[in-house]
Amino acid sequence: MSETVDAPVILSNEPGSFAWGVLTERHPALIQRVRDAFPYGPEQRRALDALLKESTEGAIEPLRQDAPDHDQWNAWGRDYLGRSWLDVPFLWSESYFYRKLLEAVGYFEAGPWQGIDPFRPFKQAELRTEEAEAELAALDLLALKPVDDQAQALLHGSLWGNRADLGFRMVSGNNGESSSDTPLVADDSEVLWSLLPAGRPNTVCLVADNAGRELVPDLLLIDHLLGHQHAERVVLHVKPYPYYVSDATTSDVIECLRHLKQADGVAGVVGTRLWAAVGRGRLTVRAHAFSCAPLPYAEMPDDLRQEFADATLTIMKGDLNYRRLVGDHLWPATASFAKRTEYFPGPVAALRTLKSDVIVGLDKRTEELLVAAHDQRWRTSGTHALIQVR
Ligand SMILES: O=P(O)(O)OC[C@H]1O[C@](O)(CO)[C@@H](O)[C@@H]1O
Repeated sequence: MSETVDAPVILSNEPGSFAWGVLTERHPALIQRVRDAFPYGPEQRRALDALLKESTEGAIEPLRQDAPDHDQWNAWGRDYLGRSWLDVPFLWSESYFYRKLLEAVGYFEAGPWQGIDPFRPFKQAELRTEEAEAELAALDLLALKPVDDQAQALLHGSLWGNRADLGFRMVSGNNGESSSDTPLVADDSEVLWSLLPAGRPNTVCLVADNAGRELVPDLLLIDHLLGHQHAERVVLHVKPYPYYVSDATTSDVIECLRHLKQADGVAGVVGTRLWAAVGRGRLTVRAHAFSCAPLPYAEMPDDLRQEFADATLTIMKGDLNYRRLVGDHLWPATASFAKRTEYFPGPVAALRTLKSDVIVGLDKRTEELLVAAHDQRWRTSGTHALIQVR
């Protein structure tokens, strides 16, 4: 098969597949968890039960007629509404599930539950674990190391922070602990640093993924980029509304900044510095609607394309961004990352732990070793990670 010709789109209708497990096991478990985390009234509880039934046994139904994005989702779902959730592209169904979950809990509806993030309790708990505290305390020692070592440690902190993903951990039994001693399956970190020479007026777009234990190390990396003149300006892209369980929103950024600012030692200094950087416009938070679209980045709107084109480097964090960056298809693992991302309007880096079937850019030998050692589990277990740059 030629690498770019017709690699199958990932669906969820193959029992035992990763995507099938997400729809049939993770989503029901998530509905239950959200139901237990809030004192929802009968209306929300009924809606959550209905979503459970619809997404496991029924056909895909449109959003409520009065939903602000009803028409938008109807257009995106033109070919999918009325079909089984399992038979439509996995990227679309997973994204729509999160949108429908917000509908069930009244997130967009005028009323008492409007704007209440159903994932907030889980995100908050993340920030206050012993491991999270230890990670912050470790900054005091890191500050004594040579600057290059700091840079590489912070890059890896941000990369492995992606493992701390609540949706992923809920069913996989993965405890989110770092596997940072596992070699990366692809490591273009040298290229990444070469694209950000110090002292130039570089703009970095960092497209965030999860809040809490991923966003904190992302912010630490941003502070390093700003402080050591690798970037004059950083634009932090977050989701405009709660998504994929723990994805970061503007509220989560504020919460993490506050958390850092209140910490002892170097972490507190970094928090104060970042807070000031926001005030001076060196760090900007952006919540573009496309960030929650069920579409690959190849279909991004013109304004976003222009932003990425203007950036010196765009850093895409996490598994979902990776799927959207290279396309949610079963590519051969050796398909070219450069080719898959050639549409992207500027230099782009992916920092991702492997949590779904999509992967490109490996050399043959690496793939063979991974398959020999782990069968196909390396693709989805979150134990492996990559840094790829084009
Ligand atoms: O938080 P991340 O790294 O984007 O991971 C999201 C991944 O988790 C899953 O939602 C599974 O829980 C995948 O389908 C998805 O790609």
